[in-house]
Amino acid sequence: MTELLTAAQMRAIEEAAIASGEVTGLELMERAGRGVVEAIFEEWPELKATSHRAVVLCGPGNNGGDGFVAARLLKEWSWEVEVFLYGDPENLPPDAKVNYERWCGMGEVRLLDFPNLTDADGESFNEAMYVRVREDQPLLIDALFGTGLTRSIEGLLPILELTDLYAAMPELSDVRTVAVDIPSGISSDTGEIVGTADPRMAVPANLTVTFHKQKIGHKNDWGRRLCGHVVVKDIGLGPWDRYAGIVE
Ligand SMILES: NC(=O)C1=CN([C@@H]2O[C@H](COP(=O)(O)OP(=O)(O)OC[C@H]3O[C@@H](n4cnc5c(N)ncnc54)[C@H](O)[C@@H]3O)[C@@H](O)[C@H]2O)[C@H](O)CC1
Ligand SMILES: [K+]
Repeated sequence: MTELLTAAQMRAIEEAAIASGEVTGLELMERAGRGVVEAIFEEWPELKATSHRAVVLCGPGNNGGDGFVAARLLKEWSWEVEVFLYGDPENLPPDAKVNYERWCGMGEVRLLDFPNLTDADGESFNEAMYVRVREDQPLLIDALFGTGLTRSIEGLLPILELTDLYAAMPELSDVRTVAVDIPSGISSDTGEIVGTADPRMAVPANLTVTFHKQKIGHKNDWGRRLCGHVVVKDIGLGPWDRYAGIVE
């Protein structure tokens, strides 16, 4: 039975791999982002035929870093990709910052300054996002938070209202939402929605692409319901599995 990992176990494996000198965090991030794009084309082969639109929501950490990698790779597939960042680019962790800068070399990043974000023609974020989601049915990639989530994402209300829109507008339900590692708002250690019992405080996904092994959060509580189809992508951490024991 493949065991379910905690965030701490995942971090221990990752840190051991990087400490061995055989792989860098940046290489792991590249493999993760590549795994997200691979899983998208495996889930929806029809998307391989022509280019499409993707909206990538990146958060302030390495989950966001995976999102910048996925954005770059989809752009290389000639997709039209719009990237939003929730957080300060200057505070991104090193690997995410490298991928933020790589993305900035090929596209712009719109800062999600909740809740006052308005887009170019002054529409509020919601309407703009709603219109874009409704018209072009893009792929929405949730790279806001992964195993580093520590408190409720209620500050992201416009996104959550977008989630409400999905609920309220069934025709939006076929908007493909892909969660990087785990749906944002869900604890990877428990599957609970962090900081609240309100299911709107999480971003539901049709497809969740996680790395190395499933986490407890994928199989429990709201995590089980909001992940959609969970795909595990190998990013080469197998040799360090023995480090999953928690160091006391
Ligand atoms: N473990 C691996 O082998 C790999 C993991 N990757 C990806 O990295 C994320 C984990 O990244 P991390 O920077 O630790 O955390 P997050 O990106 O999930 O969170 C970002 C950051 O946000 C802060 N924070 C927490 N809760 C909130 C909140 N409610 N509001 C605002 N800010 C919040 C906190 O400081 C976090 O550090 C993992 O999921 C993978 O996607 C590698 O890229 C691949 C290998
Ligand atoms: K996520």
